[in-house]
Amino acid sequence: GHPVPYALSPVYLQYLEDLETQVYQLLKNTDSKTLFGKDAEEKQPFLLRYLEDYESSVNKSSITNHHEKDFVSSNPILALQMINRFVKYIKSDALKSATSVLVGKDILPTETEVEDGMEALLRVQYIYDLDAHQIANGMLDGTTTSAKLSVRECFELGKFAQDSAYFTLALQWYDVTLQKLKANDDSSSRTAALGLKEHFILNAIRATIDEHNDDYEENIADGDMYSFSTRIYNTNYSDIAHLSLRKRLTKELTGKFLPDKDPLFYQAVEANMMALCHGQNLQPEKEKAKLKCWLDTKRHPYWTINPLKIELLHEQPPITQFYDIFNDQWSAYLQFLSYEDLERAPDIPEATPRTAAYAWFEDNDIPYTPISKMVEFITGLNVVGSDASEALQVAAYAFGGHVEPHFDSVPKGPEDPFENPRGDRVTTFLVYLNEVEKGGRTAFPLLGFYVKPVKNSAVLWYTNLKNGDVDERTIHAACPVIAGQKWIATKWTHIKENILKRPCGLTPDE
Ligand SMILES: O=C(O)CCC(=O)C(=O)O
Ligand SMILES: [Fe+2]
Repeated sequence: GHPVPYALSPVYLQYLEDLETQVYQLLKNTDSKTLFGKDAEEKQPFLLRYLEDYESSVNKSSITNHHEKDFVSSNPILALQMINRFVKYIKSDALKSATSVLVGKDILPTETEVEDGMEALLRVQYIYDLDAHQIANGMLDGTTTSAKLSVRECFELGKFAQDSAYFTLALQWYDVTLQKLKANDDSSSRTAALGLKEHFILNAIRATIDEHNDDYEENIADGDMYSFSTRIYNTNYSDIAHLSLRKRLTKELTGKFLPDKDPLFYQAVEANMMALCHGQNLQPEKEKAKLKCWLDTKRHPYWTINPLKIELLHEQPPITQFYDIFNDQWSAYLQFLSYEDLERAPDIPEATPRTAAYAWFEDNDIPYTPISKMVEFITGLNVVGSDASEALQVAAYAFGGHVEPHFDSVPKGPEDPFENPRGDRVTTFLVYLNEVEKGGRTAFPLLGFYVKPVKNSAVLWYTNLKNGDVDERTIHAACPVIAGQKWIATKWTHIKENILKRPCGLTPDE
């Protein structure tokens, strides 16, 4: 079997990476008469271009201190270039007759995957405030890789950003394009052949500025993260880089309980999320002083030999992380089971925007895993069985994979579309199944802290208040993955079977 195609599914990217290794070997080691018959001469230049592109992207690249063997799919630049090669070369009319022995066409990436990939790279750039010049030279938030973006690739990112109204990013990418053109460091004459002339880029810059200012005038900028803080008056591209971005509110709003209708709520959530994703802690000192770590047997024989290692991450509402509660075999088993099932989240208008691939497992599908029992031990709630909890959700994130800020419970309303016979969610128990190379924290913007994705640890919180309302303080987000992949498994317990049990505390003193 093979994984479901989705650019931001790590198993799909790995699949493509392995497949391309075979394609490359075939194309490199077979003579072109055998590959193309009488069309050999005509197709030869295109073939050579592919081989050259592959070699310059893959063979010369390596992440410093890289641990994972599958490094193309771990590096956003290399992964994006790989997807592009599939669309532009491997699937092309010129090469497909030669590659079709290896490649089933229904699983190959399309323009959608290219766009998802560009979107993901731009998200990483925006959230982590990365400099386009640095990205173009393979720098990923402090880690140097030998991946490089060509002039054309920089231009395409600029164009895509412009088309998506990501003005701040578009201008950065056009600026990189211009500088690369001037430095002429894309040695080949291909740049000229593509018609990438300076005046062409300058026109694109002017158009982007006009579009930005139109949006700005219409106040679209107010709610738009990708706008500058002022109208852009100067059309000289070299000055644009110094414009300040839209003002961000941080810190002052941490810990304040804002009603969700207040526009400040969203601004605070977004600004704090970005700070937390960067690794800042925004908790006031007096809150931090309440935090602690301890060992707990839960007065249960299971934990007596090997007590739970617990860390209180936030006191009120209580949010705790449990270390070493699962093992590598269990994580590997879940990842293995998910391989063919992982699918892009359905695009539902009222759902939180996210870029992850999901698979679901009922207790019966995973009879050997202790997850539901474990959550019962820890919370004292009823978890086993489909009346008490949802199927276990496995989520896999590739580069740029994220979930925007949201609540895990659904606000009650008379015509609640999510009306669920199990009742609303009452706890979230989220297990980290791997070590994320870079990025991928779980941020709680209003509580001012993030959870580190430590392999085999889990984080637990109540999703709503005892009166049944959503606990808005628990708004949280999955920070984009910068490099590598992120795997989690989540068990959501529901309220109906637990109405009487809810009071069981999570506090360290129980
Ligand atoms: O991946 C994470 O860190 C959080 C995911 C999440 O909040 C969710 O899927 O509901
Ligand atoms: Fe969530």
